[in-house]
Amino acid sequence: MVVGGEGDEIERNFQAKVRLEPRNREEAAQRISIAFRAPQENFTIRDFELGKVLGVGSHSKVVRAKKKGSEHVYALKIMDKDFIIKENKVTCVKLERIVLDQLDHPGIVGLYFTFQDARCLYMALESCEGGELFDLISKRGRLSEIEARFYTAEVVEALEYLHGLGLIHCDIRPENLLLTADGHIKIADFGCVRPDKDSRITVPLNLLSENTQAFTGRTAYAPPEIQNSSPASPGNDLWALGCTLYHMLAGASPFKDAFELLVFQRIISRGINIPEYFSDEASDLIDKLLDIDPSRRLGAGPDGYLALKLHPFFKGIDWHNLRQGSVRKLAMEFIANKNNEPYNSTQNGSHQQSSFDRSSGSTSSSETHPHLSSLSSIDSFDSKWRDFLEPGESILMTSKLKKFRKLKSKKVQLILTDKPRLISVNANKLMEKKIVWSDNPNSINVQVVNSSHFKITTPTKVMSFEDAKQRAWQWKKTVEGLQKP
Ligand SMILES: Nc1ncnc2c1ncn2[C@@H]1O[C@H](COP(=O)(O)OP(=O)(O)OP(=O)(O)O)[C@@H](O)[C@H]1O
Repeated sequence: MVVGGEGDEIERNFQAKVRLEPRNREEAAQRISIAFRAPQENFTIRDFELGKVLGVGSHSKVVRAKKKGSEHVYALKIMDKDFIIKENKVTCVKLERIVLDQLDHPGIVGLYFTFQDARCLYMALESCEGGELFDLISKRGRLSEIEARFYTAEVVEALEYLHGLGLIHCDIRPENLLLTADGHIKIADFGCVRPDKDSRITVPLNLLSENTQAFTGRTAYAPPEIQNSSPASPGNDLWALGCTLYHMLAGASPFKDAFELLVFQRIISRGINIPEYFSDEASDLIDKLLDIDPSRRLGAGPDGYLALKLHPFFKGIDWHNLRQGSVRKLAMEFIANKNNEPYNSTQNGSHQQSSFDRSSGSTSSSETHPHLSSLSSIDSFDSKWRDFLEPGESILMTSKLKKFRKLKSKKVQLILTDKPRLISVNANKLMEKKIVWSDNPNSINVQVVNSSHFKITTPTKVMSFEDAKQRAWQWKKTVEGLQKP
């Protein structure tokens, strides 16, 4: 844990920003009614044995963590306070905490408790051991219609619950749909959530007024109405559900183009290609979910979710026993493969613990970039890439990317470390190429073409990458964050 000087300052700064101070009587009255179910504990990170990194978001790292002295395993979402303040994410973090605390549905990731130290906020979430639906689709190319039907039905059921409470998720996409160990889907990442005006969920009024923006999810899943800044509505999630179903069946989102602006133009003009192998039922459901008019999307009309659940695509789905039903065999195989990766070995655990020590005491190079240091210190990324690191070096960010050269592309693993070093590893041959680092943005810089595409320019070459997880801006920010002013 960070103590003294810098740590105290971060803490004070954060407390000032996160205080849920009532601004008037109405807010004060409402505040009294917000008593957290998931308690704020006095734990420290040392109370946990840390396992593998389950995922990395734009402002968090999620790590498998076992509470010492118990058998309880959590997905610990770790957020660097300073980074959250800098990135203006305080409202998102507070909303996610407050909203998740009030939800209770098997299709939604549960929150057990939270705690904090001088540098980080921690949310102990129900651990979804099967990983992202996105990775399952990527690994398999695309899903069968039987699988897509099952997963879509589970998302429909969870959305019905959310919309019934007057909540709009606003970021439904395959990266935020997680698989449990037994292959069921849970919706995660409530950082973009919007309560509608009649919501039964209690949210402090000051948070709502700070959070006036409509849909804020990723462009590829954004509904056309966001161009009119329409307030969030259940139709937003139903549009994203249509895109997600398409993604499962085709292996890619329906609206793809080289530039964000062009993606959005496609969305507005509804420029979708439905592959021939989609069944009539799937094509029809996608068509009805991707209606330009949000109120006409299936599920948003007067018959609500009944109309959606009765669509012929869902023929054979037993809505009452969905979560008791058997899980697709291939998904189970995928999960079994994932679980073969070492994610809780003693070596891993002790290594990470000492990494935390390092981030709090010594002067590793990431210490000069405090917003990155505490997150980077958890470096149990896929052990395969550790072979490319020098002793004591930690991975700050890594993605599986397509690297373009002329008209060809190849798969590479791009790794950014806290040295800092940028390494591109040929994913098939496992051969590395170093990209010469410079603290001078004129010598090395990242240009974002759109959320999926970015270029790294060095004095001798320009390298073009595609990140299917749309982390182009994250790459740019992380590289720039490491370049000394
Ligand atoms: N409960 C969980 N169990 C397993 N993995 C999880 C869990 N929650 C999150 N993850 C993994 O961590 C990743 C990041 O989490 P999350 O999306 O909540 O972070 P974030 O910082 O809010 O990101 P962003 O808004 O950029 O998506 C997820 O995409 C997923 O891979």
